[in-house]
Amino acid sequence: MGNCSQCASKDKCTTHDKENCNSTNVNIKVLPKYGNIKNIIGVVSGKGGVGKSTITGILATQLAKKGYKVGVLDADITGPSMPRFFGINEKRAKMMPIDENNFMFEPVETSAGIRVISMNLLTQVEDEPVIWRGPVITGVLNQMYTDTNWGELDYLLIDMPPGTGDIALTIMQSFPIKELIVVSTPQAMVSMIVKKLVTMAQKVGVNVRGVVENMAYIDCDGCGKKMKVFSKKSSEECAEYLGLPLICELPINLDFTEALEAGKAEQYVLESSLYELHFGGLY
Ligand SMILES: Nc1ncnc2c1ncn2[C@@H]1O[C@H](COP(=O)(O)OP(=O)(O)OP(=O)(O)O)[C@@H](O)[C@H]1O
Repeated sequence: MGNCSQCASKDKCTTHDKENCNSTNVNIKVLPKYGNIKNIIGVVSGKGGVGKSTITGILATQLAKKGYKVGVLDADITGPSMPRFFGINEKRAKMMPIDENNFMFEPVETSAGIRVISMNLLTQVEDEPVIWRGPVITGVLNQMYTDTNWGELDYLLIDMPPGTGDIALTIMQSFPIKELIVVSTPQAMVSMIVKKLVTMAQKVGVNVRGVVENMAYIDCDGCGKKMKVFSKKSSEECAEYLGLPLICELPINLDFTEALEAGKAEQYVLESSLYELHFGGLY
């Protein structure tokens, strides 16, 4: 018999399931209760501020543009930013009663039909802080994953918080992740920290697709030349150090930043050929 009190699937299991379960086995994968998800992709880094949320939003929008049914789980419980990307930060996810004791989260749908759940869609106001210790945060994340009405999804993208702590470990060990997309910037110090995450994924047996080197350069307005920003290291060198295929390198794009600040990042990505070029063939 497993350790049911710790298991996110405990309410779904029959007595027979419970008697035959060994939930201390880290390979047991938890499935959402409401809906059916074909592929779960984690967007990770290890380092903060390199563009995980940005790449999650871009990838989700590209997939929706191709006609896939897409969801986004904002797993950054204490620093959620996905609602801003999709311009839905003024909206709130609803809690729908199922019976006297249970409810499910109804995610907020974006203009492109992406179903998003985030701590910032559950708090009363966007800038209300979450002041919880690790185990509570992990429990809430599990609930946001299992108790959301995802419906039928081709892809669920998970925007992971930085670091190799509790949340990253829970997601890698308990969720049926198809693969991880690693986000980094071409800087030796960033690559060193990102490598810890890559090694962690390899240790727990999660497949890593490759690395997106974000903010790798800026296009010169005058001559159109690619100008390096943070270091002279190439994206290829950084990917080689991480031991990962280079998915693409992305420029610092001030038009994107402007669109994001206006709550129109999704629209910008839908209309942009840049992101289609880089991510269109990934799935
Ligand atoms: N390619 C880009 N061009 C312009 N701005 C970018 C680009 N990528 C990311 N940014 C900006 O950099 C900031 C940090 O990006 P983002 O929030 O995606 O990083 P993160 O890794 O998710 O951060 P955190 O670790 O806090 O979750 C944001 O303001 C975002 O708009």
